[in-house]
Amino acid sequence: MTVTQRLYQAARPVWEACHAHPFVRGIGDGTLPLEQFRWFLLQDYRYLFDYARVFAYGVIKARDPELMRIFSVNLDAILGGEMRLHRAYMARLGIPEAQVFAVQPALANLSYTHYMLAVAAAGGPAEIVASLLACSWSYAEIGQRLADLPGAAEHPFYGEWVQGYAGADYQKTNAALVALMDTLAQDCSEADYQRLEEIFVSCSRYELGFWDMAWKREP
Ligand SMILES: Cc1ncc(CO)c(N)n1
Repeated sequence: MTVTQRLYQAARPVWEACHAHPFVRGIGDGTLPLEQFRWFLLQDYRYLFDYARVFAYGVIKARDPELMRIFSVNLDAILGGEMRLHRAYMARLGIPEAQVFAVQPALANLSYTHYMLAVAAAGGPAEIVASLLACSWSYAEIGQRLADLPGAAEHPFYGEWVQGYAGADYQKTNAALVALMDTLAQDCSEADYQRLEEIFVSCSRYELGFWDMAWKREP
C-alpha cells in the first residue's frame, strides 16, 4: 500500500460522514437553503486565505527549487482558481468582497486553519502536505460523487459548485498533491508515518466540523 492509500483508509469513516452530511447532501439534491450556503461561502472564502498561507509555508520550507515551485503554483491556483468560484457566487448573492473581512471567522474555521498553520510552522514539507491534503482530496471526492448524482451538476444554483470541484482543473491539481505526498513520504519511518496520519485524520475531522458549522451556522 502507498502512503496515501494508508491515509485514505485511516480517514475513511470521517470522510463517509462528510459525504452523508446534510449540508453536502443538500448541495447534491439542490435542497440546501441559501442562507446556509451564504454562511458557508463567507466562512470558506476566509478559510482559503489561510489555506493559501499554508502553501506559502511550503514555499519557505522547501529545500529544493522544484518543490518550492510546486507549492507556489498551488498557492496561485487557490488565489486565482478556486477563489474565482467563490467570487462568482459572492457576485450572484450580492456580497461585496470587503464584507468577507467584516465577518468573524467561526470557531470551527479558526481552529482548523490555526491547526494547519501550527503544523506548517513546526513541521517540514511532508507535514505541510499532509495537513493540506485532507482538504483538497476530500473536496475532489465530494465533487466527483455529487457530479455522479443525476442533475446535480446542472442545478441552476449549486451546479457551478459541483462542476468546480468535479472539474478537470481541480481534479488534476488534487491528483498532483496526492502524488507529492507519496513522493515526500517515500522513505519515512513508521513513526514519521504515524505523525502524518495523525495530521491527515485531524484535518479530516476538521473538515467534518466545518460542514457541521456551516449547516448549523455556528459562530
Ligand atoms: C473547509 C474547506 N476544505 C477544503 C476546501 C477545498 O479547497 C475548501 N474550499 N474548504
